[in-house]
This record gives sequence, C-alpha cells and structure tokens, in this order.
Amino acid sequence: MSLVIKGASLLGEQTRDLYVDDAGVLVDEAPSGAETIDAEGLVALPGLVDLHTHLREPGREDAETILTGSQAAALGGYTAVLAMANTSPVTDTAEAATRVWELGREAGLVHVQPVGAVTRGLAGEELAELGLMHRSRAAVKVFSDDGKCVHDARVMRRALEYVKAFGGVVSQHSQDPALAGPAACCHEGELSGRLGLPGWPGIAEEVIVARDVMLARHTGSRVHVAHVSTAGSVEVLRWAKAQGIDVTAEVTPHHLLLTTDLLTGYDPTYKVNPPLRPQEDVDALREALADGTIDAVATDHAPHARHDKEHAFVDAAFGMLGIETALGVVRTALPDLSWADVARVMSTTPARIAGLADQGQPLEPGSPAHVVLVDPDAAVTVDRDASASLSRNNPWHGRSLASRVVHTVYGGRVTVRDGALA
Ligand SMILES: NC(=O)N[C@@H](CC(=O)O)C(=O)O
Repeated sequence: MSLVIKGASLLGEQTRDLYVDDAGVLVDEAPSGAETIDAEGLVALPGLVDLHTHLREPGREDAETILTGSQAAALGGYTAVLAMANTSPVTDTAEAATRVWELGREAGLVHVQPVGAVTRGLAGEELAELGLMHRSRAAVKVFSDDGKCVHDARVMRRALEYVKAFGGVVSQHSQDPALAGPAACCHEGELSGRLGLPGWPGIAEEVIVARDVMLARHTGSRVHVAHVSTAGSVEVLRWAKAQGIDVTAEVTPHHLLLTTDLLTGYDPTYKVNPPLRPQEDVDALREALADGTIDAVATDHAPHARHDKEHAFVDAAFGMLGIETALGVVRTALPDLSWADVARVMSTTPARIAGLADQGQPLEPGSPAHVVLVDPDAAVTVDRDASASLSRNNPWHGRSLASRVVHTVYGGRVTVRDGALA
C-alpha cells in the first residue's frame, strides 16, 4: 500500500516527491517496496471535499447508489463527500445516518459523511433527532433539509440553538416557499415571461439568507448557506461577515458557468434548484468566491433517472450531475484562481466547515494521504456515457473543460489511476 508520488508540484508551486507509508499517512522518507506514481507535470492538491452530494441511497438506487456516487466522486478528485438527507427514507435518525456511513465505508472510495435532516421527514415542523445523529457512529455535524427550505423561522431558530451545543451547523436551502413555490422553475425575469415558465425570483433566496444570518447572530450559532445563486445574497453575506456573524456559504460549479439563457430550448437538463441566473449574478458569484465572501465550491451533484428527468420542462425533476466535472468547471470559470485558492475552496475550507479533521490537510508528513493529482494543461471533452454515475442528466456533455484529474489517492490507496477507477 506504500506509495512514492514522484515530481508533483504541490499546489502548483514547489516540486517535491510525496511519500506514503502503508498506514496511508504522508511521511518524510521513501518507504521501501513502494509503488511509484510518476507525477511529473502534475499539480498535487489535498483530496477534494464536497459539502453537497446527493447519493440517492436508500430509496432511489436506480438514479445513484453510495457505491456509484463514490466512484464518480473519486473520478472527480474527491476524497470526502457529504451525503444529503433527502433520501427515502430521509436521514433523520441515528440509525439512518449510521447506515449511510457504513455503506460509505463498504464502498471505501471516499469518506461518505451523512448529513442529517433538520426536521423529521423534511416536513419543516418538528426537529429531527439532531443530538442522537451527532452521538451516533456517523458523528453527524451538518444538518440540512436540502431540497426544502427550513422556512419556519421558529424551527430554524431552535435548530441553530440545538446544534450550537455540539458545534454543529445548519446548511440551509434558501428558498422562501411563498415567493418561489413548487412550480417555480426558471429565474424570474424577462426570459421566464417569454418562455411562459413560472418564475423563481432571486429575492426568494435573499430574504431567507438575510433572515438566517440574523438568526445566527441572535443564537450565536453557525449557519451555512447552500448553493448561493444571486448577487443580492452575496451582498447580504458580505455584510454579515463584516459584522462577525458565523456564516459560511457555498456556490455550485454550474452557477459559476451557466446562465438562464440556456433555458430557451426548454431542455430539462438545465432545470436545477436554485435556477440558473443571468450573467450579472454569475459575475458576482465568481468575484465572491475569489475574495472569500463565498467560502467553498460544493457540487449539488443531483442524479436523476431518465423517467424523472426526461419530461416537459415544468414536470421534470430539478438537478444536474456535477461531481466528476467540478474541478474542470471551476478551472474553466475562474482560470486565474491560483491552485492554492482551488485547494482552499474545494478542500481545506469545506473540510473545516464540515468538521472533518482528517480531510483538507496540508500535504505534509503526518497528514493522512488524501491527494488528487491534476494535469493543469489538459482539457477534457465531457462524455455523459463515460460517467460512473448511474444517471445521465449531465449539463456538461460535449463541452471542453480545463484541466484533468489524473490520479486520486484516498488514505494512501489509489482510487483513480490515469483517469480511470483503479
Ligand atoms: N438541486 C436540485 O436541483 N435538486 C436537488 C434538491 C433540490 O435542491 O431541489 C435534488 O435532490 O435533486
């Protein structure tokens, strides 16, 4: 199991060999009898950490399983994913969380960290077993009703108060259901009117972000804003951080590169929650990620079976694939972001937000060997049929994306070699 990774450039800076002992830990001397990976010309980053993945197991194993989602994650350069709670049954008990954690260990390709639901059955009414989930073997620290907003301010306040006791965080899907109801499926603007699609206005996100940062201030607890999509939300976050409020935020790869104009063909591949926004919002999100107002990139990888996605636009499921392509999309959307900044927004900071002490560590002796090796000069043309995911709702099909994940190492074990599952 020991490894020598030869000649990689750490964070795109100095070139150094990395040594991994047979316990999967980085060490300062070459272990004897080690496998050698030639990494000349490749950039080494700490393994990527995704704060927001839908693995669909239990309940929708036709769309994704913990194993296939883990394979897709490893191919994307990830060594840890947070599995969202909107499965069937919902991850709202210690038993359900422990089961997801165990299946992740059995798959063994990335660390699968279950996210617990905030409310029972995602119904938004009674708190789920937050403390029991935290005290289970899965040690849940991140709670989210993702797919649904915790829209009742009193419930959100109680959840924040509850998780504060053990340093947990509530990850909010910010969507005021009165301003953007279940039919809302397209950014509200001139285009939604022309297409005749029910609008999902940016203000429906922004009022919840504003409310939640005030609740975080009031409770002294920690809130995380999932998939920020508008310039107005960025403004609120900038203000809240300047006040010292304990808030973090993520943006998805697709909101950094795709715009609402793609909806003119009514292709349900581009139907996602929150919706694709105009270029002004995309520009504000890129700037906010670069300057640290938005802390992390999170994929919101949302696989859907054909029979849920291939419908008229208004009837199709929300969501798109993203975990295999995330790094390439980020490199394409923000080519000037340094590799150190890529590591910050895709590994170090998400690991810190999730409380995963073992992940996002510097590539130094003593750290667990979670490493991704990237060819910075390659470009990849995405083929949706070459994916490890069971689903095909891939908005990147046919596009060329910058850089290529070549090898992924999880705890000293090579999970991806030469761009293929090892
Ligand atoms: N992001 C998405 O478009 N879809 C998510 C849930 C959701 O946020 O609606 C899913 O679970 O499919």
